Amino acid sequence: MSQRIKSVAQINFKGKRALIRVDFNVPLDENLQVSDDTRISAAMPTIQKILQDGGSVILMSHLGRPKDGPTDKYSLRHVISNLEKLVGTKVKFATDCIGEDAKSLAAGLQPGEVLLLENLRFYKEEEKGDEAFAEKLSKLGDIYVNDAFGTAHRAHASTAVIAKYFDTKATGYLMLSELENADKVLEHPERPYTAIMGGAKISDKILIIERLLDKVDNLIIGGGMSYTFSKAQGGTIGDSLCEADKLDYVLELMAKAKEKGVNLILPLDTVISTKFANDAEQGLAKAGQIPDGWMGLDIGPETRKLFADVVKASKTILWNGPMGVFEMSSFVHGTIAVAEAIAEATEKGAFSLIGGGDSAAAVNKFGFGEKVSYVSTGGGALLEHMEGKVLPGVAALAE
Ligand SMILES: Nc1ncnc2c1ncn2[C@@H]1O[C@H](COP(=O)(O)OP(=O)(O)O)[C@@H](O)[C@H]1O
Ligand SMILES: O=C(OP(=O)(O)O)[C@H](O)COP(=O)(O)O
Repeated sequence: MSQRIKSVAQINFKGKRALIRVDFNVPLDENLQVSDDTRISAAMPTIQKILQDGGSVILMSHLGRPKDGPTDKYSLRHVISNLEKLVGTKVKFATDCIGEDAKSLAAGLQPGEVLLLENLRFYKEEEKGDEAFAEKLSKLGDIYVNDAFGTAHRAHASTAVIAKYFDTKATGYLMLSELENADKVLEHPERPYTAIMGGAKISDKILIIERLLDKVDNLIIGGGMSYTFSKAQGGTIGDSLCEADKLDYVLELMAKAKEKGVNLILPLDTVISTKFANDAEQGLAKAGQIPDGWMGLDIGPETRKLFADVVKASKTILWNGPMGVFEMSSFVHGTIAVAEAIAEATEKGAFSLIGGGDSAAAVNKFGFGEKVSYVSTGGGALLEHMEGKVLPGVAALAE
């Protein structure tokens, strides 16, 4: 990372109010309770450092994608109790992020206190990157910290615009650790380097796949996106996911992989079902031989072994996208097999980085969170960083 970007570690926050952009965009259940607080706990090192220095903390975030201004469903008050438990202190809450409530609570904040602002996206100015809105927000704190890695790919008011109104600005510990872990894979990966791509759509991941072809030794393709490869090679895929407009593209990709000496590894077999459901009739088919009326929803046992063997022999592993519809118990086995192989490789000394909302959820759900080297809190942000794009939320911190 650029030398010109400060980290919170280099700043003494004594007597200062730190305005921290965090990514508390966490999933809520039907009772509006936080169902996974990973992103909140990931912000704790930064918050604790500032409080321990004798500073105070003002937290700002978005939650979801509200379109019509303030809506209870998207209120950040739903995260207060989780936040209080994690910080170990009472948290003040401003019912607006730039209104009188926010201003007076921020002005009266004492060292050791924490204030949470209401959802930034209740103002359309946030996503528009509005300067006046950013300037109003900036008045709440003395020092700006960005620890919202998951939102660093958005050029919004609180991520990209606000920084210029501060003399002192810095990355938080989470942002730093995300960038450092991504760089281990990006900069000097130990070989063999294997990337495993899965999930639903190729079109979401074209840029990263292209870039990976210049970097990896092995590129494993599983999940819903693999059926487009089968079809492009003349196979039959029944009702499996397919991006018809990407058939030529995947053939080009296969040719490119060959040209660059990348081992492109595709499924050999697939678990099939008559419906997109857990309890429909199920079977197994060879890749590219899925009968009409059936769809592929997970990789099959031969593929699990093939993928696991490649992963276990790797020294650097990047994984994005589940191998099947892991949300349904009948189709979890491919994703679990890959997670297991990654855990085993990691235990033997490989470096493994897992990114993507669903991939991270799968790794945690199946109990592998502690057995891999790093699970990113970013989905789109990690992918964009790996694609080589400059993240606006990071670039804005340059002095
Ligand atoms: N064979 C398949 N058919 C349909 N959907 C699939 C298949 N394999 C994986 N998926 C779906 O892909 C989704 C995850 O894809 P994606 O959003 O790209 O992952 P991530 O969030 O990790 O980047 C999951 O909801 C999963 O059910
Ligand atoms: O959850 C997020 O991104 P992700 O779904 O890519 O992990 C971030 O909070 C960004 O949210 P956004 O995609 O609504 O801008």
